[in-house]
Amino acid sequence: MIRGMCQESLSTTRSYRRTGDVSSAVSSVLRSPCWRLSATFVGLPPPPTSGISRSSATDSTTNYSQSELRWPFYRGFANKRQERPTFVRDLGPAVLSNPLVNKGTAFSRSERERFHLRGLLPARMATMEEQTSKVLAEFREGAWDKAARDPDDEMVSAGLTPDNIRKWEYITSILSQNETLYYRVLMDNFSEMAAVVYTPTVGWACLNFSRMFRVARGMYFSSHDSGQMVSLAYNWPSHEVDAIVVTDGSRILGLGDLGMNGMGISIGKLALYVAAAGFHPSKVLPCVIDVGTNNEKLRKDPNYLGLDQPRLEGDEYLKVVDEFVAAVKTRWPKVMIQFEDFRTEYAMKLLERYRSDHLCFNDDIQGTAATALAGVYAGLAAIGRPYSDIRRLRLVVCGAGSAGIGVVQWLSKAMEQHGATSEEASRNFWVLDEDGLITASRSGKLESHVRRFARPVEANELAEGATTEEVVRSVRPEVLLGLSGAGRIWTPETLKALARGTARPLIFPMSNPSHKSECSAEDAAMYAEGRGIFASGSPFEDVTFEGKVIPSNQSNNLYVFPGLALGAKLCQATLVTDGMLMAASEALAACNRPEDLAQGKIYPGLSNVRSISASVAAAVMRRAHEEGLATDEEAISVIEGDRGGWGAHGEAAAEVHSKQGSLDRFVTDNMYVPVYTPLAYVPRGVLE
Ligand SMILES: NC(=O)C1=CN([C@@H]2O[C@H](COP(=O)(O)OP(=O)(O)OC[C@H]3O[C@@H](n4cnc5c(N)ncnc54)[C@H](O)[C@@H]3O)[C@@H](O)[C@H]2O)C=CC1
Ligand SMILES: CC(=O)C(=O)O
Ligand SMILES: [Mg+2]
Repeated sequence: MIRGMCQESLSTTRSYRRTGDVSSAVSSVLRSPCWRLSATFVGLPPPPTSGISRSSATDSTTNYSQSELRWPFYRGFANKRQERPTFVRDLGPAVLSNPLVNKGTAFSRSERERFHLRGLLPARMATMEEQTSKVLAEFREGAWDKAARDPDDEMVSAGLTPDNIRKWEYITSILSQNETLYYRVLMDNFSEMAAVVYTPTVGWACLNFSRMFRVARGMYFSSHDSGQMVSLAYNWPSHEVDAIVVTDGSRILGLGDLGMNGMGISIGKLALYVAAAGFHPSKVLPCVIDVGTNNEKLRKDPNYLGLDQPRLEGDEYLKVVDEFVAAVKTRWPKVMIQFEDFRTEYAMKLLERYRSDHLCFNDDIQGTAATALAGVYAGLAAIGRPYSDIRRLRLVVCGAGSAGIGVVQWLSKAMEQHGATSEEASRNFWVLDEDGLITASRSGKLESHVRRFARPVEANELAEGATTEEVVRSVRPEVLLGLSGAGRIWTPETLKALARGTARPLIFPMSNPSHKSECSAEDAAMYAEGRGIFASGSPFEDVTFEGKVIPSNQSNNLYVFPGLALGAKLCQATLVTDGMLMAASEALAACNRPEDLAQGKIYPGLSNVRSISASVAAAVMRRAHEEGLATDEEAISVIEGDRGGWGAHGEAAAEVHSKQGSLDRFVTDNMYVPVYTPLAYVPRGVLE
């Protein structure tokens, strides 16, 4: 009989999952004797069957009434009152957002299970005492404020201002209260606010994520959830999720292994999906896969909310990621997955594992590569050379991780498109890692994707391990790229040598956040005598050199991933292909106006970021259709009927609108706009 009752309750829960009718499902579960039984099983007394006031459907918690205090079980145990379960009707996020019942990270295992909270909170369960001491630290000492001024803090000591941190904290509190308002402000002030919600400040937010944890956002999968990830995915309240950004926290920006704290980057990237590309905020889902961390400092931090274990490796690790992918694809079959900040060892492996079966891409490899290529094309245009000259460029690249090698592979692909053979293209690169120039004589195993770019061992070649300065002096490259995460490794001598070798060098210190950049904008301007074209991963102010303003461009994948994902979603592409990424690069490069290029501006200004994402999205859709990968009927008919073409970026909105083709209009019409929609029907003539 008991089994029958439990099954009835289970089938009601399943029906909720199908219909989304929470209230009837929950009240049915609560009516079920099974609920009371389960309360007993976990050592809690059963709620009384009478004397409970359930006042209204909107009242999600109900304390027991006075009459119930006379219930024999509790006679004489009034001080034990708190041990009885509070009656909660809600499930999932509704429980977390109800301040009367929310316990945040202190929900127990059985509570997480029963109230569908698994996956909605970090793995580690805090005690109330731990939460209390965190609150008191903030109350008494202003712990965050102190952290924002702490000279031992890696980013603060490198110049991140307390003001940026204050802004991050404030705007994040708006996000928890009113998403429409948050996105309105962010979208309308994107170029000012991107440095706060995204790099560099988001790096600080990740470093301090556990310490600052207040309101749960997104989904937390951990290796302790193995075997149950599909059911966890069903704890997310929305039946429609268009895009997921997921990290395993193993290489957050250039800050290394931040474990579960990496969730901050998934949240930051998806804020850009909404603000920069018009994804609906209810249809994006930030995720973290917590498989432990090798960051001992974090593991020793009592505030850290991730798993206290070393990272899983090898097959054990891959099994967890496989299960995550299968779980989210089961729940949302059409979802696009963006892999973010996975360390190089697994980033490439995972991309190869999923890219031909799933709609996904790796932002650090592919998004970054597409962005760098757009910058190189625009850089060529800025110095009056055709794109096809890319095949003749000499490039020195510091960093042979997934980002660096992703960029090198992509630029060499572009060279091949412009007529170079694969071998000729490879010979245009000098790639360095922390041990200096990589040559074929490198002892130890070189991954095959790196080996392709190792310099041959020949009489006229530089020696294995040559320094950046030696390579730059000898090679006289036109382009110097940094994806090392190593900070200011380009010395004044290196930059001077670069400027001696070429008239208008392209200087791209792409590492993030700001203090990991290979050089500053000031150094680039000063030592390259104002002749360089500068583009960094994190934003720098423009620099004035000898009376001339040198623009500080930002070469960051934020220019590509929102539009790429939007295009793929709108046409319901089945995969993300190289063709689609190449279309994204070309569309981004084409967003620049000739007059801006002439001033050395090689990435379009971010104030009109949505038009950039729309251009990228439209190009991606066209290419997806050409490749037979678009499946959305409406999008296909729009693509086929399109007469093409955005106006150049930066034109007045009305002018751009009049030049829009039907595809561009389709893209913009499908973007979410953060405005208040009426929530109540008010007949005409009635006061609102
Ligand atoms: N601007 C953008 O859009 C993006 C920037 N990045 C940045 O790229 C950086 C690297 O990312 P991953 O490749 O994933 O990291 P990774 O840690 O796998 O690779 C770093 C590489 O740099 C090398 N390296 C370290 N010190 C060096 C030195 N002094 N000289 C030359 N090479 C050195 C390492 O040996 C390694 O090959 C990070 O700072 C990240 O923030 C990553 C993705 C996008
Ligand atoms: C921008 C970015 O994705 C990174 O630095 O990892
Ligand atoms: Mg990244």
